[in-house]
Amino acid sequence: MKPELTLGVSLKMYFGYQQTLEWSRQIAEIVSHHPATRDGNIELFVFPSLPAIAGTLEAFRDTPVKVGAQNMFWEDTGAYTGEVSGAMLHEMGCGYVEIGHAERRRYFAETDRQIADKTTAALRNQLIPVICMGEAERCSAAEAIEQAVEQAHQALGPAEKLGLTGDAILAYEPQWAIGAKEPASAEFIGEVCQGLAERLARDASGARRVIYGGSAGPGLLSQLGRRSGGLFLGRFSHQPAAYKAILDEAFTLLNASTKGNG
Ligand SMILES: O=C[C@H](O)COP(=O)(O)O
Repeated sequence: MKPELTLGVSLKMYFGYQQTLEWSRQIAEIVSHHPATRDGNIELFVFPSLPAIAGTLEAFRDTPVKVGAQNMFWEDTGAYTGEVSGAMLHEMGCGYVEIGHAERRRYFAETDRQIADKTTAALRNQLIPVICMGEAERCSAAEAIEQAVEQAHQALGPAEKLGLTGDAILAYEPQWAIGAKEPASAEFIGEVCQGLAERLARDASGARRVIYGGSAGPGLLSQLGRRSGGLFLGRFSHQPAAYKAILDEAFTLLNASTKGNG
């Protein structure tokens, strides 16, 4: 059964090693006692820096929080100095991996082809790819949907041709909203996330969870309601109290929809 709501966090390169472990322990404590996680219909994942993955896996053991990497290589083994394979991430216990973040495109010149190859490698290694996409400049919601649909097809197309149709999450992150003071408006996010999910459900990519990232923090989920599949959090999850506030909103949202369905 697919989760109803997804909350992911990328710590990017903000935290040190001990800081990452301390944050993870605090979040594990919050999550373990939070009613939002009781029924298992919320999906939670965290992407720390690579050297902290083992410790983060340990911190979240016995919690519903899954751990993954912020990047991976497209081959499974070989002479690729400095890279990490999906095979090793899977072997360690990772369940997810982030692919194609805008910062990787900008600073490391990642291309659509490389992102597609990484997506294929993630699926080949039983990892759920969290594929990042989004327009560089502000545009209309319709244009943003078109660009994101194209990026989704570019990323997932080669894997689908190989029959790798495993689970995948699309993180819609307009580049102009990443690292900004505030997220895109809830109206805009809602329109793009819904539009993207509907378009992908109609074509070969199948139904995909579409979550929003870009200066997301407390308050946004309540504004969005069910128009997005959840959030991909960055800076505004660094304070454990903020993470808890977002989980509180998730609980309210999940509860409201349960009542609505009942
Ligand atoms: O990976 C997360 C997104 O890029 C958002 O980061 P941010 O909320 O710090 O802008």
